[in-house]
Amino acid sequence: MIGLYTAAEVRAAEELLLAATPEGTLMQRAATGLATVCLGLLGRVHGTRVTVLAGAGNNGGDALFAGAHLARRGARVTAVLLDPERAHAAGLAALRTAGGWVTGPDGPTGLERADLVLDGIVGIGGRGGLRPPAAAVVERAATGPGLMVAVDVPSGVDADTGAVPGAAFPAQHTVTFGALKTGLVVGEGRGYAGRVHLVDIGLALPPAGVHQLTDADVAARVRPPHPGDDKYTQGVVGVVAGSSTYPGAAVLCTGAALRARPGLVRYAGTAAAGVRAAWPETIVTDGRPSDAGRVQAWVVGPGMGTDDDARSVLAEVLATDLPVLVDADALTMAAQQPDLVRRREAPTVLTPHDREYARFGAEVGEDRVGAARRLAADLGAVVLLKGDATVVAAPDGAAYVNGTGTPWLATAGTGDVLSGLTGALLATGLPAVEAAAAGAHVHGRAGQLAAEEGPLIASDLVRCLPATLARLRRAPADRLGDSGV
Ligand SMILES: NC(=O)C1=CN([C@@H]2O[C@H](COP(=O)(O)OP(=O)(O)OC[C@H]3O[C@@H](n4cnc5c(N)ncnc54)[C@H](OP(=O)(O)O)[C@@H]3O)[C@@H](O)[C@H]2O)[C@@H](O)CC1
Ligand SMILES: [K+]
Repeated sequence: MIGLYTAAEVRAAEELLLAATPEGTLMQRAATGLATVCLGLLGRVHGTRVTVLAGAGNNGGDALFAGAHLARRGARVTAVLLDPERAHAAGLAALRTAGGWVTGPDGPTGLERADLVLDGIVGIGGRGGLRPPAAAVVERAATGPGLMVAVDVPSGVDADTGAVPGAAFPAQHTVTFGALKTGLVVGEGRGYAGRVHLVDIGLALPPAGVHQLTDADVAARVRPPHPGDDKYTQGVVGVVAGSSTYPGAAVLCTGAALRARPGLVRYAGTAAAGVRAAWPETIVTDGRPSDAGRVQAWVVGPGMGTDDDARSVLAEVLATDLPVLVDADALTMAAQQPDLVRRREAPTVLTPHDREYARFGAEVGEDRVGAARRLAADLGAVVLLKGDATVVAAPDGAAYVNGTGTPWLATAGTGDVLSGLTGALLATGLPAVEAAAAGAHVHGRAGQLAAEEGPLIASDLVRCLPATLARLRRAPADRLGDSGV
């Protein structure tokens, strides 16, 4: 698992290390790592044009020292000082000694011809949207030809939440130091960070409160059948979804459960005929969930409607002592009767998108991890908050940010696939928060695989699930999420 950290956690770890190392050591490690990544990205350094945007803090210091490294290797480096009086003195001296030029935001920045732009305006010390002079120079950099590389954090992105309250540096690569900051992989920040490179500066970090699963983590949680398994021991999932008029959600949800966990899937609901026709492997009843037979977890909600019958079916499922995944229409109904969820003792997983989340009484806002944690704590349930980077949080605050999302998943029916898939993992006995995080990861990888063939529809995801799981099991242990690290 990859740990994700806040600025305060990184600062606390830095302080310990700063006290134990000669002055400037950490910045030298950071700057050397940064320059090494830049050398790799540039390929050829001699004669390349580099513009360093340097703010007044240590982030600017990192960038200036890295600029000095590149200048010593023959790059033509221009440092643009946003606050010349307060620029990092040692970094500036190093750059000058290495032959770099220095100017202000209104001087000859070289941005219009740069091969590489290093963003050292602000790092974890940034607060709020970028101030006007910084915002203006970032805008010029973004319209220029240079490769956009952010130092530690893209300036203007909140390192903790990924919020982007104003202008921000749209990086193609972010070279981050010591630990991955949560804001690089969640919310809007994810889109500004580009590919993230982690440079080790020797920090000793405490256990993280937020994690990202790797392919290997997920493969270890989605076990293949053991030789002694039968159809019941692999986990039996029950699906309550769809309606006679709209069987599609039921067909997708059931199909995903079958493809994720081909032990046994039961279906209860009015789309029984459609499900039977699409998936003859399913044991189907058009009666109540209690008529379906024994299951180890329920998925309830996609396309089931919100009428009185649906309400009573939802109440029946939530009254069981089994894990339940609540999605779509069932979320709408649960938001009106949240005590049905609160008083459960067995695990519950809620899978809202932002509008469904708001039905529980508050908007998601810019801090998506915080929002998922709040609702999870309030309801005593695992919350899987869907998004570009889906967030999963447990009532105790444990949280995951998914790293495999793809914009191709923004199409009808993909949520039904996620709930069937995740419900199947829940039925295998995985802790609910892990089933949800693993479900989101597999869903994203299935989206990527399906999108290799062109624009995807939700049924493609179902079709791709077996190959996705097989690929996950073959993935090298260090293949990480697509936040790029
Ligand atoms: N600690 C260590 O040993 C190591 C730290 N390292 C590096 O240090 C970085 C943290 O450095 P830091 O603490 O100096 O803060 P930093 O991110 O440079 O920002 C402060 C400056 O930004 C300004 N500013 C703030 N908001 C702004 C805005 N919206 N728009 C515009 N400007 C804004 C603020 O201005 P002020 O408020 O003071 O006027 C001040 O000038 C960290 O990210 C990593 O890169 C590495 O070298 C490893 C070792
Ligand atoms: K930066």
